[in-house]
Amino acid sequence: MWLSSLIVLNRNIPLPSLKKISLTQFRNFDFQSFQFNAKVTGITGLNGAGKTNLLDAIYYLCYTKSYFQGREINNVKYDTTGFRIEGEFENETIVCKWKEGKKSIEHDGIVYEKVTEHIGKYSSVMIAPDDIELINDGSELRRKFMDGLLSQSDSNYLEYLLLYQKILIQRNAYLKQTATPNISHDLLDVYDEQLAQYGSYLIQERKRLSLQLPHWVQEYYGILSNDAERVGLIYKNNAEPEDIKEALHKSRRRDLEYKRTLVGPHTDDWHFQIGDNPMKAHASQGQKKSFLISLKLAHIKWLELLNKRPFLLLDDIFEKLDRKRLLKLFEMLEQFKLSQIFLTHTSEADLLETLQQFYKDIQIIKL
Ligand SMILES: Nc1ncnc2c1ncn2[C@@H]1O[C@H](COP(=O)(O)OP(=O)(O)OP(=O)(O)O)[C@@H](O)[C@H]1O
Repeated sequence: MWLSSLIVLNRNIPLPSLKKISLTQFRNFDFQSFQFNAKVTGITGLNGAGKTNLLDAIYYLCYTKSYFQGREINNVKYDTTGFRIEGEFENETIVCKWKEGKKSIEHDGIVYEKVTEHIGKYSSVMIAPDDIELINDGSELRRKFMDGLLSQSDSNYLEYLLLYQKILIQRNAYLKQTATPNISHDLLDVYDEQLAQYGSYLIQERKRLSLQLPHWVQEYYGILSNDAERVGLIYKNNAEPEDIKEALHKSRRRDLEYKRTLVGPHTDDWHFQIGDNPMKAHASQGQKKSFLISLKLAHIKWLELLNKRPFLLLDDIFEKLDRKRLLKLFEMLEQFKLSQIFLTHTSEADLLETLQQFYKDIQIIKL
């Protein structure tokens, strides 16, 4: 389903709220519960106190995965074998458990058959220092980010993405394990047919996203940086939706040589630019940070058009932005409908001084 059909202009949808979170053996927490009773929650404490971990636990409840850790075992408190995160929302309780390689997600005591059933129910947007990797690292992170946006708006997209990835793994394993003279081209044809079927949808939806997202990013970047410069976000696909099968066919000789699938949406990239140059090499640290914040605000906008009210998770934002941009950011946040805002800072006084300019309903949690 595409966005335009999802823009149901219902401005009165209730804001989901997280009332309480209980963490068991999650990172540095043994067992700890936190009650939330305000629109804005400031989480304060010394370096290493667990502020980011608490934010990440909220993110986990929304997406059943950590924002920071790709490997679940890294979420488990040292010397233990599993963790549990329980979130009490307005009308329901979600429990995420992981133990010795097995993950389960419960909704009001009933385990979801598929974890994907939960995705899309609650949304959150994290803004964290690690986001810089989106610019500086390879294409995979950028693809993941954009795929995340599309998966939140369209359950077909998530389903096709997972199917595409499954077939791709099978095709690559077959290429790797089979000596070229023994390769069955009929079997590769079957894989290619499936990759083309799912892949064409992925490319088509990415293209649509690429028509909308850059405008928002430019708009927010302009406000944050006083229209300092132009930024760009360009989708680079290496095959057109209708041409994937042909592209795979053309690439088959090279695929056999390199023993992996070299074309298809899994190799696409999103180029981030400042002026006409790649952002990675040409933007200053401050410009990169402003761009990333603009990208995250565009994410919130995207969710808003889908009638979703995300939780905004701001990690270390006070340390990373100068005061002028920080105030601009809070000013800009006023235009979005957010469920709750959680932010971390080492200094409670500093946090309150800024927040009180914008919000009345503030809670502080000291770690
Ligand atoms: N799996 C784990 N088991 C136990 N402790 C962990 C685990 N993973 C991380 N930690 C600990 O969690 C702490 C880091 O927590 P976190 O990053 O949330 O701190 P923070 O309060 O955000 O710090 P800062 O102000 O420096 O950003 C570190 O002390 C780290 O050693």
